[in-house]
Amino acid sequence: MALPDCLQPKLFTLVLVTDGRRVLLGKKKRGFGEGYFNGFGGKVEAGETIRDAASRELLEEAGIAADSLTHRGTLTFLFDDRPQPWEVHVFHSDSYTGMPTESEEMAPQWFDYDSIPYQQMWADDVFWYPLLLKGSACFRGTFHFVNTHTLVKRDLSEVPCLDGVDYKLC
Ligand SMILES: Nc1ncnc2c1[nH]c(=O)n2[C@H]1C[C@H](O)[C@@H](COP(=O)(O)OP(=O)(O)OP(=O)(O)O)O1
Repeated sequence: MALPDCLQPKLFTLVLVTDGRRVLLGKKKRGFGEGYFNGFGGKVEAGETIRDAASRELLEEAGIAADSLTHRGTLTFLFDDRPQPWEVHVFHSDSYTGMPTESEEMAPQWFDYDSIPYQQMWADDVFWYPLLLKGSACFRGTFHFVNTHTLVKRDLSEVPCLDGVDYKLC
């Protein structure tokens, strides 16, 4: 696929909720990534901030409200079979209100940190989840996929945290 000189990324959010020894994931029931376990998130809509989008998706997909969301990472996904890069903003919450509940899109399930089902997840997750779960470090990564699902190149590093990340899409 011929790429234009300049590409505008599509913005997404992803929220990982933990309780100190477990992480809450959801099995995606439909759409992109169907069948994979993942955190909760989705597209940022026009007029909302990235953080608001993360809160909205967590409520819509898992039925819970994060008491606080900490921005922990920015992941860029490049595909040979999709025209736009995807920029995914990863948030962490260790406190929430409500009861995780199955939605039309996701079936929530808790996993111990040492039993995360990486074989049933996106291929990049095994590289950056440990950075998120081990403490408070922030990270930035770029992952190249072919045929949507096969990871062929990656670049991941710890970076200073961007406390203020909260811009809106026009
Ligand atoms: N490679 C990889 N690793 C980890 N997480 C992800 C990926 N690719 C991804 O797309 N994701 C995450 C980013 C988002 O949280 C979801 C995808 O969002 P999607 O469900 O398509 O967006 P929604 O806005 O909820 O979609 P609809 O409601 O319109 O179906 O996966």
